[in-house]
Amino acid sequence: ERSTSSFSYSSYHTLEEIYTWIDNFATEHSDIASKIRIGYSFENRSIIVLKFSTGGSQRPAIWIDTGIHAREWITHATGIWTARKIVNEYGKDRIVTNVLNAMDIFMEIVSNPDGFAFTHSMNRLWRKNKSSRPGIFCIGVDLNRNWKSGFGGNGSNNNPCSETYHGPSPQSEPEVAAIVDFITAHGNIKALISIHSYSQMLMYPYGHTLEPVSNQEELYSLAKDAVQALYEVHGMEYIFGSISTTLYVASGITVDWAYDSGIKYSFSFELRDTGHYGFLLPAAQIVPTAQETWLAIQTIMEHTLNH
Ligand SMILES: CS(=N)(=N)C[C@@H](Cc1ccccc1)C(=O)O
Ligand SMILES: [Zn+2]
Repeated sequence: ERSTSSFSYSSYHTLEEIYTWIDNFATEHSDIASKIRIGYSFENRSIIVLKFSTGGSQRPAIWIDTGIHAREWITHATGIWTARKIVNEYGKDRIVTNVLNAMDIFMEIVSNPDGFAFTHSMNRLWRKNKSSRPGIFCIGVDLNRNWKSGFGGNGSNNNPCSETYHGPSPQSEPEVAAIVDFITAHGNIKALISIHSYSQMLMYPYGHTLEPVSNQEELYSLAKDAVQALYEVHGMEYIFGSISTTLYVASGITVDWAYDSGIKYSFSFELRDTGHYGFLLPAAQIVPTAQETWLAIQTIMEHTLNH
């Protein structure tokens, strides 16, 4: 009896439960899924990526991360549900089968393990990682402000006590450096999807400037199709557009670095809800959220495969 069958996909889980699930998942689906450690967190926890591959070597690939902000629990839960959906749909669903016959998928479910553990142990609303440095008496760097592109600009803060503290230098945080090193070494990532909550938005670069990216029209049209596919599942309305024009200016963010590194299909989701529950989204909404998000993710994957 597969132990992942006893795992509740409609509940929130601890770090230990998720890491155990990842181990069991990779074992039970070893024909298509494998576990890669890409580094260690500040507090020396393993940073784990799930690889989905049906063969080849160094195939073009899609990167998905969840949980960069520790308190955004719906994102880890959505990542887990999505991982299972991918292995269950391969060989059945046309898009998943076509994508995985030509590309690989990398998924980092717990991108901020130290912060996530802290939201279970001490502070449910913790956002940042848990790094500390001599002479600085506030803990943690915002892992969505520590990337090189636009680092230290408007929409990030150089006060270590700020929730949007960008850290002492780009990629100063091991959790960010691990992703940068992995994606740079791989060299063939075609799309990046960085999943946050909440606000119900699908956004693309840039965040650090109002300047449009070169393929702005393409990203606008793709985001439009993705949020329409999402809407058709449970009627949830997402807004979409570039980060700086749709939300606010934010500097040193994941998707700006990805785009400037050549990943022309870079997106960031803000999942449910629009503020009623916010980060404390009830577990009953995990599966509905993951189901609708899957349609948007499939839309982005299919476009990436075909362009
Ligand atoms: C509520 S929240 N912290 N997820 C909002 C999130 C918005 C954002 C997402 C992607 C890129 C830039 C900005 C942030 O400020 O980091
Ligand atoms: Zn976030």
